[in-house]
Amino acid sequence: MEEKYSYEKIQEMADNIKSRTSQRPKLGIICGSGLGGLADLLTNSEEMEYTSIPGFPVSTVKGHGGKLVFGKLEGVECICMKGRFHFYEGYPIWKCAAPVQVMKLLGVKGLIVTNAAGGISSKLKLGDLMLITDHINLPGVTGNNPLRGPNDERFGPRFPSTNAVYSKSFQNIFKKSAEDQGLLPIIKEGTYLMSSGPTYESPAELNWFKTIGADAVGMSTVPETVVASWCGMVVLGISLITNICILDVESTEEPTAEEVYETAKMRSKNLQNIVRLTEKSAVEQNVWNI
Ligand SMILES: O=P(O)(O)O[C@@H]1C[C@H](O)[C@@H](CO)O1
Ligand SMILES: Nc1nc2[nH]cnc2c(=O)[nH]1
Repeated sequence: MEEKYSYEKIQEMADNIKSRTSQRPKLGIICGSGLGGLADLLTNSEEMEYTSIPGFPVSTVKGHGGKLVFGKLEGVECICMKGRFHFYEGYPIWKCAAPVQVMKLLGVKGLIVTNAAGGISSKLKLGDLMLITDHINLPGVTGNNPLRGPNDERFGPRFPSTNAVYSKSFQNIFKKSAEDQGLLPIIKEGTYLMSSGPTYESPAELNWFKTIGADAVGMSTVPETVVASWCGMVVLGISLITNICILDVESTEEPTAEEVYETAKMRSKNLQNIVRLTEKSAVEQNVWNI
């Protein structure tokens, strides 16, 4: 079994990055499938390929680039992950979230995590943006938690709570920003369930997820959020509903990756505009105490 990165290993990656850019990001953005356009929000941008950072994992999925983008958004220095790491690619779950620890050592205080997800709840429509208010860490509760293994208190406590990992103030700002853009009708709220993937879920699995309170299902986000919260970051989680889950076993329809990317493409600009406004207000309201 691959050994978890030590504090020193994470520090090495952060030091490598710091030696190559003068930017000192305060906000992190993780781009979900097909949502790499969020990186275009950054001005004065500088890019760093994952492969150029010793020890950093490398993305293998379509719709995910493989670089860090540094730049300014509404006057604040940001780091954007264009391409994330999924458990189904074969990484240990802690490794999927290790870049968040690197962000922490770079000085990041707030994190916007996005993903493409399937809508389970009937209140969700194709193309909706669901603010994640809570999550079900299915791999975590069944033994695969990103914090399993030695704990380094310099990052966070051994037994962190996960009661309020998604910031209410950040969510309210996002809602207000969407309203200002006339996009409030597509903003929903709900619980995101992480399933391992890479298979999309069977109807029986989806019906089970529904009974345990999941509104949307995806294959990411939870490891990064758990680690960000453990590290003391303020988190905003957003799921773009790229497909409506099929709960009826008699149905002849099925989810496809193409549908996921098409919907992501359709909403990408809307999400960018809301994130820009959100960032502006978050800075004005000092949501992350910077
Ligand atoms: O990185 P996210 O969670 O947006 O990607 C989701 C999960 C799979 O990579 C892909 C499935 O369509 O979208
Ligand atoms: N697990 C899962 N991930 C997704 N990502 C986008 N859509 C889906 C989905 O329906 N299920």
